[in-house]
Amino acid sequence: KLKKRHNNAKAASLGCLPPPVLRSTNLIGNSILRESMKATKEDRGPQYVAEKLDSISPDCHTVKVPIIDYEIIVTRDPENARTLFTSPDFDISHHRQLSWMPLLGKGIFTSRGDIWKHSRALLRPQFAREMISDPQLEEHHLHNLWGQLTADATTGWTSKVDLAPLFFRFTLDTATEFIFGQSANSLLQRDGAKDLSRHFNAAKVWIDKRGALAKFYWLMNSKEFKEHCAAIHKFADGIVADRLAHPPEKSDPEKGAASRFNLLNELAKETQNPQELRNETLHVLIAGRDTTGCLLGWVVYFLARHPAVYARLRREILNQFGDRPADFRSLSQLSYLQWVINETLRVVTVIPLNERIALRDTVLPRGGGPDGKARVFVPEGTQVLIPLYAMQHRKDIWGADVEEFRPERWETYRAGWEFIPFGAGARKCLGQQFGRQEVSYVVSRFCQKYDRIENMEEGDGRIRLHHAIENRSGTGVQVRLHEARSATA
Ligand code: HEM
Repeated sequence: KLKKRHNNAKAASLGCLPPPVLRSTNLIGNSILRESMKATKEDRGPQYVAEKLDSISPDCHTVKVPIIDYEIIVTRDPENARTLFTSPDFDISHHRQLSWMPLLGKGIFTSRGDIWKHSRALLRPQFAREMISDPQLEEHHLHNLWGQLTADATTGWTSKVDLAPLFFRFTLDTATEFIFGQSANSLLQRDGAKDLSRHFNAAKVWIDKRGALAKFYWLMNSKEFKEHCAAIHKFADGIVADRLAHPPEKSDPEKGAASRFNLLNELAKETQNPQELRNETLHVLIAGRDTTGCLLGWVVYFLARHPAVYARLRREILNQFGDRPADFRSLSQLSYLQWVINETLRVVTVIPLNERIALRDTVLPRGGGPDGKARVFVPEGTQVLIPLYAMQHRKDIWGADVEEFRPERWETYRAGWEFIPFGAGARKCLGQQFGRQEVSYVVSRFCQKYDRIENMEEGDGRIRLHHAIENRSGTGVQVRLHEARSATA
């Protein structure tokens, strides 16, 4: 009670007004938490948050949500997002740290303050290098993927295929090669590699549930979760130990991978601590693999549903590159391809929810009072959720056609803080360029190889946003592909 009085007085002295409150309807005060978990289970978690805010008013963008004995703030206001990602008063919450810790240990994703700075300084230079731009790496694994898609010799059509799991295997293979210098080669279906994928998927389900329960994260612990984490650690520890025992200059030059850039080699020049090497490499693997695989899947998901978009994209790619593999720089300058990627990121939000916590008593610039224009007081320790999906589906910002997939909107749209799919500020995604390059390259190669992608999904056609930290398609990416024989060798 004393704390409440103190907060009210401080809020008033700072010119703050309270935002609307979204209250649970049951006695314990957890009905909203339960509803949101149910919506997540039904693959409509991000939409639920947008609908809940709309239920107060379409003009309401910031709310306070009491849950049992604590309160969070939820905001889809770009001005608040700017403050959350740039003010030193906010950083990632301990909920995120504690949820991830058993799998990842201390590293860039789970740390704050000086430990985070150290990790960021270690990793950041690696992502600035030209060396990460290696189409050879993509091409090799792309051929493994295509090896699974045989087309009928007379009709040119492949059979119906779900590309989603193939794309996740593809990005596991490219990411492990980029990070460790040796690929999991899961597309070649070695048993061990298949296991790694399985352990990752299962461990993330546990982490996600721990994150959703916030301060009650510890309820989600089990022998099974620990076993998945142990299997992943074993994989990374084996490679790290091998690398420390055989530094690159002493390794066999005949082994091609040893001479190519890989993150572990570079990090091992800075630190020989096996624990640190395991943690940082696993952090990058987790941050980069599923996000990119998921984005790739969604891009093809929309291309299959929008033949005119695919036809235009294909025309532009063939005009510029013919059937030659494109270079990354040219792809990043191909406007229509980048619009398609932006529009995909906008409509489905690969990372649908970000968060921060107030490190001290502070304020958000908007959301308070009857018109939502006043500042909002945020007491120290309050978690603030930023539902990117809800922000990217605001009609007042994006227009009446906000629900439509329309890459052409990017011709004139200049996005600001309402479009931050890779985060922003000091903790902005390190792999944005890498992820976009990988997706651009694979999509361009698909355009060269296939002249049609047909949507083969049955059912009601509803977009199902399946939450696995990132937002993957709950119905997969079910298509068939038609080979363009004349355009490709
Ligand atoms: C489509 C692909 C991707 C999306 C949508 C994405 C999204 C994000 C977002 C939203 C954040 C910020 C989290 C926060 O604000 O707390 C982030 C951070 C990060 N991302 Fe990505 N990412 C993608 C691909 C990648 C790739 C390919 C890599 C590495 C190879 C990567 C490495 C990282 C790292 C290391 C961080 C942590 C930065 C820090 O906390 O300082 N990401 N990413």
